[in-house]
This record gives sequence, C-alpha cells and structure tokens, in this order.
Amino acid sequence: MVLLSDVVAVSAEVAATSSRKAKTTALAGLLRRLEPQEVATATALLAGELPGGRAGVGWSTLASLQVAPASEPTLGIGDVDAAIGELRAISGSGSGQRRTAALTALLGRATEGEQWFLVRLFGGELRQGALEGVMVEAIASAAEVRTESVRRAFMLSGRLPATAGAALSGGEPALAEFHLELGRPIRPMLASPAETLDAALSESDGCSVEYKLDGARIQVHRDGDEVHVYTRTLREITRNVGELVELVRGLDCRSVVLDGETLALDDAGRPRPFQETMARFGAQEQRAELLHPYFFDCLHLDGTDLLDLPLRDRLKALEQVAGEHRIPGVLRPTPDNAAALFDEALAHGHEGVVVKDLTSPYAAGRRGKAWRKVKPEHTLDLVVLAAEWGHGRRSGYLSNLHLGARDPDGGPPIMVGKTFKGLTDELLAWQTTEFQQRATGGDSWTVHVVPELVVEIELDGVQTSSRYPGGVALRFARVLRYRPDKEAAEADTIEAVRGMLRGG
Ligand SMILES: Nc1ncnc2c1ncn2[C@@H]1O[C@H](COP(=O)(O)OP(=O)(O)OP(=O)(O)O)[C@@H](O)[C@H]1O
Repeated sequence: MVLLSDVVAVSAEVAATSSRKAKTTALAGLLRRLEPQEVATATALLAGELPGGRAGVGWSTLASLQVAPASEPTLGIGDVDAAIGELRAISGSGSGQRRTAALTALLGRATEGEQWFLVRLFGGELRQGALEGVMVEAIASAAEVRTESVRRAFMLSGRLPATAGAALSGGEPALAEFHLELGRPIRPMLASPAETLDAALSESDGCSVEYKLDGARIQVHRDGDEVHVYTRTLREITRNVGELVELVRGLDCRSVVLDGETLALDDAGRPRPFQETMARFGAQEQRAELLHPYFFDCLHLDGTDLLDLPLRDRLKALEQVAGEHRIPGVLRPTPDNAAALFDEALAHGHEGVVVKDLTSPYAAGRRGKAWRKVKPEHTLDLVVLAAEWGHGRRSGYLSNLHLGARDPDGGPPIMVGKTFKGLTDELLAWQTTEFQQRATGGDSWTVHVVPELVVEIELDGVQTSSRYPGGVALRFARVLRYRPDKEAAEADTIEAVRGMLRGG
C-alpha cells in the first residue's frame, strides 16, 4: 500500500529538481509501487489534480482552518480518495458546515507535510500543466511501453489517471483501445513560434500557409443531428453558439470532427475585438453579433478517424465536407505567395500566419514544429503572480502586475517583470476583484495570487537582469488583454522569454 506521505515526498522531490530525467525517475518509481486500485488517485495527486475534479472547497474555508497535525503518516491513497468522495457528496442545507467538518477530520489525520499538500491541492495550487509531459514519460517508463502510445492515449482521453490505469494494467494493447470518440473533445494541436516567415517555410518540404485569425479555438463534433462545440480548454459551449451548431448540422455528412477558429465580424467583415468573441462563449442570452467559423482541420469524417493521416489528406476531407468554411490559406506556396498572404492577413486585421507541414499527423496537445506561427510583433502570454496597490488616480485598485514565465520543467512560474501600462479602468476594476478572490497572501503593498491568470503582454524586447531569478527582464511591457481561454500551463516559457534576447 502506498501512503499519501509517499506522494508528498515524491512531489517535493519533483519540485526540487530541474532535471527532467530526475523528475521522471522519481515519478515512475512511485507509479511502479502502486496497487491497481490506487493508480488513478495517485496519478491525479502526483499531477496536482484533485481526484475526480472539484470538491466545492474554497480558499476562504481552507485559510480559516487550523487543525493540529498527526504525528505519524497513516493516510493511504484509498483513504484520501474516500475522504474527497465524501466531501464532494455533501449537499443541501448546512453543507458549508458539514464540509468544513469533513475537511477538518481529513486534515486531522494528516501530518504537517501532508496538510500542506492537501491544502494546496484543494486550493488548485499544485495543478501544473507543465507536469503533464513529465507524467506521460513517467507512466511510459513505469509501464514499460512507448511514450508515444501514452501520449496518444492522453490526448484522446484528456485524463492522466485513466491513461496511467490503462498503461499499468494492460500495457500497449490497453492504450491502443483509446479512440477518438464523438462527443469527447481532444486536446487541440498547437503551434510553436518561428522567427520569420522564411525560416518557417524552409523547415518543410511542402506546407499549407494559413491566416492566423485572432479569434477563439473551437472543436466541433457532429454525430447525426447531434452537434457539440468545445473551447480550446475542452469546455462545452454548445448552448452559447447556436449559429455554429446550425451551420455544422447543415454540412453534407453523417459524422464529423472539425477543428478551427471562430470570430465575430463587423458589417464590413472585419474582426470584432477578441473580447467580444470570448463574451459569446460565456453569455447565456443571444447577442447581436454572429460568430463565423473558419475550419482548418478535419479529424474524423463519416466513421473514419483521420488523426494519424498526413495533413494533406485531412485537408482533402475538410475541403469535401466544409470547403466554403475553410480558413483562408494557400497550399505549397512560393515564398512570394506566402509573403503576400502574410501581408494580406495583417491588412485584414489578423495576427499573422500559421505554416503547417503537409506530411504531419495531428499531434494533439503538443506545441511541435509541424505547426509554426509567424507574427510581426513581440507578445508574450505570462502568468500573473501578484499585484501592487495603485497610487493617485489608481488608489483602491490593484494595479502594477508581477509577471511570471512558465518553467518548462513544471516548477512555479519565474518572475520576469512588472507592468501597470495598458490597463483600462475596466480591467483595473475587474482585476482588483478577481485578484482578491485568488489572494494567497502578501502585505500592505502587494497581493499575491494563485498563479493561474494568463495575460498577453506586448513588449519591445527583453534584457539580461540580475534583479529577476530567470536572469531576464521585460522591456517596455504593456498589457494587451487577459487570456481567459488559456491556462497557466499554456503560458510562454522562460526559454521563450530568453529566446527574445537575441532579437533585442
Ligand atoms: N490557421 C490556424 N491554424 C491553427 N491555429 C490557428 C489558426 N488561426 C488561428 N489559430 C489560433 O492559434 C492558436 C495556435 O497558436 P498557438 O498554439 O501559438 O496558440 P496561442 O498561444 O494562443 O497563440 P497566440 O498566443 O500567439 O495567439 C490556436 O489555438 C488557434 O486558436
């Protein structure tokens, strides 16, 4: 039997080393020791996820609890699972009090180190998407299967616990059982940045160059008349986007999975601000502006999965089923044609282009070289770590943001700079409320927050710095907008920030 204290020890070991190999070895070592019934819960805990999802425990409850710790570790993985299940089942009148009582009982059975872990687990502070890649490798190593097989199962299920369960109990054959299922979204394929268009073009033999639209990612699943629409973070938004559902229901096919971008357009056909597209995803009421879909990939058509086929074949399927709703682009362009498309995309108010290798399969959830994004200006998506109270006109508002870049090895974000520029009155008011709800501590100047909000920052470049732990500082940073569609695990890495040193 594995104890919670074993998980806590391995988590600490993983956090303490920056060596990917050491992290994988530590995680795999523990995974190997698990009983089959412990695998799902222990995997979730190691990945910093609350087993089974949210349990309705807020920070205010957690912060108010002072429970004397146990002197010896006795909590097994099964005990933790059962206690979380009980917490989740509490409902009805007096549920707040009963939840506090159940949580107090659990914490009373935990040692000091275990309490620390559990409080952060409930508070969502341990969840680090960057750990996912390391976990995938650890599962492969513990189960003695190919990393690619584990990665594929994870992309199709979106769940590490289920992936680990299959790998450790059934090996390769069990992993091969994972399929694209209509109605279950998969993690979208992502792009990595290219310095220039020419650099991106020179990397592939044949490519598709497409507009990079500044909208919001959608994944659409249709099975007969049933249509579901999901966001980039796999949230279902079907009820909010009736016009997209109708459009996909009208396509000439029985079943299909399409990947694309959606955008609200003004009367002249120019993109509306990104915030308006995002607002549609959250709004319950119908709004005036209509969303238009721009599909760029087809992952399934009429009973056949296309994920493993090269892009050129997926694009043929896309043309067949949704040709008139394809994103603007060119296949196998000359350098001049590609440059013309890039200029045209910018002239229409879009972000740039994406250059895609026509031979590449769909590698969900990965930021690989098969898709390269090319943009003209410098922007970074960073994580908000803290904010300082403003002065003068901004007094009473949380203003100056402390910004962190992602640690690719799964550690906490690394601070790279501060800015209060670019914040509108509306954003100031919004973030003042949001940050206080996410506060983890601070002093009279500064409020530290759970590092989960992603903000897009425009900057002139970066410079070396001895002030910040990553050795780099942002130059002339200003806030462009918040990125509610992104999680901290998708923020730019410290390496991406350092990579900008070259560009000046
Ligand atoms: N033609 C396209 N092909 C793929 N993705 C596209 C395309 N046009 C727009 N996009 C958007 O770009 C995103 C892919 O770029 P990337 O993986 O870098 O995500 P990102 O970090 O959101 O990009 P950025 O922050 O630069 O907008 C997709 O999630 C999608 O929303």
